[in-house]
Parts: sequence; C-alpha cells; structure tokens
Amino acid sequence: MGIVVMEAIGNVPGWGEKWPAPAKLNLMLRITGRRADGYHLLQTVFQMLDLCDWLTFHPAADGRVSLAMPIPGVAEAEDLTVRAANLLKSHTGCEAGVIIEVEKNLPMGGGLGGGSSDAATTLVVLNHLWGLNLSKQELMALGLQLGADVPVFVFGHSAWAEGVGEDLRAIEIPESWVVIIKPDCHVNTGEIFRSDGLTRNSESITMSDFLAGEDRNDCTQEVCRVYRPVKDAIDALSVYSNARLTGTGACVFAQFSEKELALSACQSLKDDWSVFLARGLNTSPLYGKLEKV
Ligand SMILES: C[C@@](CO)(OP(=O)(O)O)[C@H](O)COP(=O)(O)OP(=O)(O)OC[C@H]1O[C@@H](n2ccc(N)nc2=O)[C@H](O)[C@@H]1O
Ligand SMILES: Nc1ncnc2c1ncn2[C@@H]1O[C@H](COP(=O)(O)OP(=O)(O)O)[C@@H](O)[C@H]1O
Repeated sequence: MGIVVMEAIGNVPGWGEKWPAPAKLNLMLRITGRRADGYHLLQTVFQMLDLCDWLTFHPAADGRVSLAMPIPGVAEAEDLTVRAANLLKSHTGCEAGVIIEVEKNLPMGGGLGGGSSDAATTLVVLNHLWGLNLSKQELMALGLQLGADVPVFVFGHSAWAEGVGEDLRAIEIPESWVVIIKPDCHVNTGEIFRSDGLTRNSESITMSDFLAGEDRNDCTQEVCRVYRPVKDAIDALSVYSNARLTGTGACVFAQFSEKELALSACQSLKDDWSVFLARGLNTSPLYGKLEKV
C-alpha cells in the first residue's frame, strides 16, 4: 500500500478514539444436541450490557498488527484483537498496520464475552478505518472463526441464537438493571462441555416459552458441582432476585426493573463479593459510536 493510500487511511475519522466492546449475558442457555465435531448445539438469548472494554486504534506505517500493552496472561499473538486484525488482513489482502490499545474492564473467562467482544469491535472498527467495505454478514462469518460468541457482537443487537450461537435473530428484551457477581474462580468452558454430567438433550423451546419464564441454563448444575464459589454466588444473589449463570460462568446475574432495588442489592453484596451494576441494552453501543463518526 503506497504512502498516499496510507495517508488517506490515517485521515479516516475514528483513529485515536475510544470504541466500546460491550459485555453480554446469556439470559437462558439450553443444550439441544451435539455436532459431529463435538461442538454443542445451543438455544440461547444474548443481551448486550452497558459494561464495556474500550479499544483505541492507532495507524502503524510498518503494516504490522501489535498491542500497545499486552494483557497479563495472554500472549500478544493469541490476543483476540490481534487475531481479529490479522484475520481481516489475510482475508482482504489489506497491507495496513495498526497498534491496538485495550482498556480491560470485563473479567476474563467470566461468561461475559469480553474477549469475543474485543474481537468483534476490532473487526467492525478496522473494517471502517481501513475502508474495507465488508458487509456485516461477512464480518460475522470471519468472527465465527475466532469464537462462537464473536458473531453476536458484530450483529450488535440482543438476539435469539441457535446452532453454536451463529444463527441469530434480533429480539427486543426489557432493558432491565442487572447485578452481576464475579465469583473468585475461572470456569474452563471446554472442560464443562466435555463433562459426563452435562445435560445435552434439552427439548427446543420457542421465544414465547422464554418470555413466559423458561430461563434455565443447562450448564448451571455441572458448573456449580465443580466450582463451589459459583454455587455460593447464586445462593447469595437469589436472596434479591432470580439468580442465574451466564454462559458457562463463572459470572452469575439477576435482573431488576428498578435501579434502586439493584443498587440496594449491590450495597448489601459488595463487602463479600466482586459485584457489577449494569444496564441491559437491546442495541450495542458500538454501532451508536459508529453512526457518530
Ligand atoms: C457457551 C457460551 C455461551 O455464550 O459460553 P461462554 O464462553 O459465553 O461462557 C459460548 O458460546 C462459548 O463460546 P466461546 O467461549 O467462544 O467458546 P469457544 O472458545 O468457541 O470453545 C471452547 C470449547 O468449548 C467447547 N464448546 C464451545 C461452544 C459450543 N457451542 N460447544 C462446545 O462444545 C469446545 O470444546 C471448545 O473447544
Ligand atoms: N482481548 C482479550 N480479552 C479477554 N480474553 C482474551 C482476549 N484475547 C484472548 N483472550 C482469551 O480468551 C479467554 C476467554 O475470555 P472471555 O471472552 O473474556 O471469557 P468468556 O468467553 O468466558 O466470556 C481468556 O481467558 C483469554 O485467555
């Protein structure tokens, strides 16, 4: 890519600005079967949250993808933002480079999808900054190569999901307040999906069934059996509202229609637990920002 084109890319609005990578919750999760490759077929409801990591992108003239500061415990080449940027480059032949700054607020491996969301924000924002013009569908397909939860963050809306999470239908969910507890443990998703005790034959349900209260997460029993802090967190939060596991955990959450009730639960829990107060959203703040630049 020549100097002129590099300069043109550098002038695109959005470089050096903070872009949100929101968290998600799985409001329910049913395992309805297993594919030949071992991956599990799910029915799940994703809701976006206003709790975010923040990503900033700086142009790099040398054509390389790098991190301003690697996240402790994650090798730079393995970071999902770096993998997403390199995937975009190899898919499109784009020769531009980027330095990515990640402000990490979302707990890692907590079932809030932070790494997947970071990857999705990287795909969507670099598609814009590098002028690649890939469609949302193309970006979702690229995202699926990075992880089962990446497509929903590119999709950018609360969704009813099937398959391994890639077959998505936009839905509107009441934008309630959410209290989240992050128990002091790290759940290994692969280990939970490999375990003998996991329920794998749930009947499929409809959206109406979910709205009528069918909100079970099929991973809960197995995760609580292996990770005692998750069970304790569900018990602690259940005092205030219906407490459930998100994804394969470790985070557990409860929804509240009134902010005051959610705040009061947070106040009571915060001395014993790591707690977050968040707002459930139907649309991702990522697209709100994209529309503004
Ligand atoms: C089940 C969910 C619900 O949101 O859990 P959370 O990760 O959010 O807790 C996700 O779809 C998880 O997606 P993600 O965290 O990207 O999982 P991956 O890295 O793709 O998979 C980790 C491992 O879990 C197993 N796996 C994952 C997803 C799936 N539908 N079936 C599986 O069997 C596979 O063995 C895989 O190697
Ligand atoms: N940018 C990133 N942010 C968080 N985790 C990352 C990132 N890049 C790679 N990872 C890896 O992905 C794993 C899953 O992270 P995350 O998406 O936050 O959890 P979960 O899938 O449970 O919601 C982490 O434990 C970490 O090893």
